[in-house]
Amino acid sequence: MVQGAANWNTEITEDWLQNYVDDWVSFYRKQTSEGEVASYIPILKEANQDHLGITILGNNGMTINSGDVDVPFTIQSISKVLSFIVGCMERGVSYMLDRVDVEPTGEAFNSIMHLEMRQLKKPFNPFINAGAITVCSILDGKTSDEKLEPLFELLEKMLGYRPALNVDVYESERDSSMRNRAIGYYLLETGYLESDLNITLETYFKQCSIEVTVEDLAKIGMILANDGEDPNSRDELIPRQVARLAKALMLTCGMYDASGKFAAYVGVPAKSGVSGGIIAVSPPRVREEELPFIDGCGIGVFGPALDDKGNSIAGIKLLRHIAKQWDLSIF
Ligand SMILES: NC(=O)CC[C@H](N)C(=O)O
Repeated sequence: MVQGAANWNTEITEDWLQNYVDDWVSFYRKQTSEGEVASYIPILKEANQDHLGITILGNNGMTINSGDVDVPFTIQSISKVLSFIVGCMERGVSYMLDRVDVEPTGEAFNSIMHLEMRQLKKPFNPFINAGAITVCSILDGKTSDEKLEPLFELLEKMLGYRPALNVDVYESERDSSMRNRAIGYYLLETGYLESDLNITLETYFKQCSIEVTVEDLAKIGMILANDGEDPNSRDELIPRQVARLAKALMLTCGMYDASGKFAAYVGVPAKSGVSGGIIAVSPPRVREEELPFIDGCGIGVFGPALDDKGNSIAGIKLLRHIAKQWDLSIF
């Protein structure tokens, strides 16, 4: 049975927490066999089903790295949080929210059905593909590279380096993603795209193909936990209002049509991607007793074996366990 931590009255040290997390990662790694790696983007099939890794970065400087933390992977849908943030920073929040709503869909991330059935021209939220493609069309710039430059600049400020594009993943998705093209054409017809369709889709496929590690996700998570401020430099990298809006959307729409369950059982804003990444945000908590990461932390998880909703099967279970043991829920 997985080892649990009943109370946290002893002094909380990094080594002590590290032992627990190592134990939990090796326990939940076994559950990767119950999921499947994504295959609809052909190159993603090459991922190793058994991988599971996590980085937790605390506001107080405490860092836990466990499992397969050195394996790079493409950011996929987690990029939707960043492009939405950049769009809000370029155009303002109300401009963006006039064009994408903030409602969960209860449908799969790449669903096209609800766009037509509910006769809404505006996509439900920026984290489903329809919303994310709309956001890409709104980003400033004439080419996909121009559109993505501010996103790369933001990433560089957050991570301390400029991440690379995985060209093989980009080409694999570009050449296979008929569903996203269909969504794009539907949006074009409704008049919601503000740029050329091909440039918009190129921007979307490229943003999904940015390569990151769990540590990168944890850093982004930590900045969001601080409402957009880098806790080390104290620089405001994302305006507070935008960071908070992004977190509200992560909580309600970040885990596709499993967002309700994730909010109920884990209870923190999070966003997943189909390559198996999850970013989770634990804001500072106010409690009587001392708890691990009480000052807030960012968490990055990677586990490419997915459940039937397209979320990392072992990653979700690991996060659920940690949130319960450390009382991370914001509710
Ligand atoms: N859920 C995801 O991560 C989806 C992203 C992927 N690039 C797609 O559009 O299908």
